[in-house]
Amino acid sequence: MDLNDAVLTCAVNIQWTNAVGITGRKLAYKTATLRLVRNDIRELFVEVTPEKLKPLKFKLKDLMVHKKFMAEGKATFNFKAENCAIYLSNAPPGTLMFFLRTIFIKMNGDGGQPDDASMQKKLREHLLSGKPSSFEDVSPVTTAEMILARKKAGLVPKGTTTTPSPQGAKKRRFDELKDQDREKGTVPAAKKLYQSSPLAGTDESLRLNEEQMEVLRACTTGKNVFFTGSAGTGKSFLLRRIISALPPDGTIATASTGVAACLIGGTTLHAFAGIGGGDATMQRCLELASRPVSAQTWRKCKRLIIDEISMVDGQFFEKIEAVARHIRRNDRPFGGIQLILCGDFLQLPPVIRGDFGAAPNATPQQRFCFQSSAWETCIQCVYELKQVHRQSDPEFVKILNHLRIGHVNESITTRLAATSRQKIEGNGILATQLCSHTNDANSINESKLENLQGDKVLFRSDDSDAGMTKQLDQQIQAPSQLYLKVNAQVMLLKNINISNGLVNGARGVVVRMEKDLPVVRFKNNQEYVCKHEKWIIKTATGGVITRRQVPLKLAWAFSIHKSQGLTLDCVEMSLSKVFEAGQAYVALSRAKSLQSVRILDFDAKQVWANPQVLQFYKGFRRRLMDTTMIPLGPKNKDKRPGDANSALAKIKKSLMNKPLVSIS
Ligand SMILES: Nc1ncnc2c1ncn2[C@@H]1O[C@H](COP(=O)(O)OP(=O)(O)OP(=O)(O)O)[C@@H](O)[C@H]1O
Ligand SMILES: [Mg+2]
Repeated sequence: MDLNDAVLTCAVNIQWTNAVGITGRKLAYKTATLRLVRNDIRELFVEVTPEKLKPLKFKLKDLMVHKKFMAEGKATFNFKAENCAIYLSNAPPGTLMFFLRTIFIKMNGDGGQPDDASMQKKLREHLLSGKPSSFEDVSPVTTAEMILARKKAGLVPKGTTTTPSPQGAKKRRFDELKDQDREKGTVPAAKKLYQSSPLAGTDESLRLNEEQMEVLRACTTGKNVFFTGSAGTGKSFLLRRIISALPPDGTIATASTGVAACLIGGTTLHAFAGIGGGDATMQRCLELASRPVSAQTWRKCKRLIIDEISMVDGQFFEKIEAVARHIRRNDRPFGGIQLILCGDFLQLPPVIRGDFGAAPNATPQQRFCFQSSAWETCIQCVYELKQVHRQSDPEFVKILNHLRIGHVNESITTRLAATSRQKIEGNGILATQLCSHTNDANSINESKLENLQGDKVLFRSDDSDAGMTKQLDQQIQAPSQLYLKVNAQVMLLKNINISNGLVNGARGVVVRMEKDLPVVRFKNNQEYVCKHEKWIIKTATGGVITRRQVPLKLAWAFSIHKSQGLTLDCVEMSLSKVFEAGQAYVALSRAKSLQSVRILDFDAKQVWANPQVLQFYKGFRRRLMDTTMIPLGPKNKDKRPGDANSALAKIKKSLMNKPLVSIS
């Protein structure tokens, strides 16, 4: 983990039983901190410190750990010798996983528990010294400890060199390995601790960089945070880490679109808010949100996370802020809920709806969240991530940074126009066409599938709640009914094996069916039999619904709106019909490199940034300089770059020259 792996804060219940299993003493703490410590003779202990109380210590011996519900922030430690059990709940899932992993490594890796003989010797020396017993935190996990622990769990091929302590190795044992999985003879628990994350799509082998860490720290200290950054700077990746570092009770992860919500394992903001589309009058919205289920959700919420904030309508944001204060009977901004918002306002804006129920003759206006008065009262800290991770080619990153602010010069035009001739297909995999309109994308996929020879095979999803299929279809990319044929162009929807390139977004082609499952060959020539995978989404009320389906989606074409947030392997686009500021930038920034993209008809006119957003980002930087908030209003009308607007040109220039910096 990126914070201290040997410390965990959560709810703790401790229970002792007598020899015949009758429950005796019980202790319950809403919040306690667990640390992993060693005594003078290097024995390992878990120290439990309840708030404002003295610590209790439990020796890590004859320990059994149940961690089946680790992803929900729960685990149990059974100390057999002491007839004692510690029940952990409401633990940040990521932190819990790393805490358990640290215990496992420390007990199995180099420098673990001493064996009997050496312990007796150390104990004797300690007693003779006459010093009082002292405890210290365990040292951070070392690579050697990790390799040894992995080896003992059978995860490292024999022959890998380490420098294990021979005595320690004899006795060290982690009974956690005996948990249910092992008893069933399936995957050993230790393997799970290493191989899978409780967090969908997260690759915990990747470490947060310093700028991401800073945001994580602010979020875990309860601040109201907005962080932004260009496409591919790891905003959603960081958000998943933030979610895993927060207690699950009261943490609601949402996004403005279903696809984006799925990427962070959350729900849509609209589903959570309980005020429909938010088009009704304020009074009606308050009534809608006061219905029992909705009101309870609002009352339970302590931390609200919103990804792709650029697509949240400003009026909607203002309404939910008022709803939160009203339902929670709390006058603080958002009724005292901690806000963690992330997105890039230079990507897609809120979708304009023609129907504004409250005011029949009103012209629909595109209002960003940052233009609402609620924004200014709520946001305490703003950050900008600057390191781009999706693309590694500096030339492409530079071009994208220019496009982001609607700046296109001759050399950019020449370079992008040149991609129209390049061959990006390979291995039978065709480029995915990014369309500006969803209907175009759907009809391309349908007709291409029809035109293929052979029979269609239907893969039906297995949903935990059949009544929720429609909602699952909106939120999860894997459809309830997936028709495939051999030679169908597909995209992988899960991270299967990151080192083999079988990652979310990888493009492939169905080469055959094997035992009723599609076999896909990917661009890197890897073949994979697509087994059913599971998606979990949270409902607005905190419940869980799941879908099992093969992790594929037809990929001849996608709409640009549906592609926001994704990383794509091999894309072709015609931008002649783009209709939104930032739309061309979103399309292009899905690609990992200039070599994997083809723009059929590039024209500088297709690229523009919303002047109001540019103004906002300028104020964002000025705020850093003045350390005061600059009020921003919807003063500028949307203008395309073709307009000779010198004020706008100046803003763009200043944004290009001085990248925004994080402030708190
Ligand atoms: N610290 C990191 N180290 C390595 N890779 C990273 C890191 N942070 C993010 N990435 C990778 O960068 C890619 C882009 O990340 P992500 O989708 O989170 O970006 P984003 O800022 O949300 O982009 P968008 O604005 O398009 O939604 C992902 O493949 C992710 O795994
Ligand atoms: Mg994202």
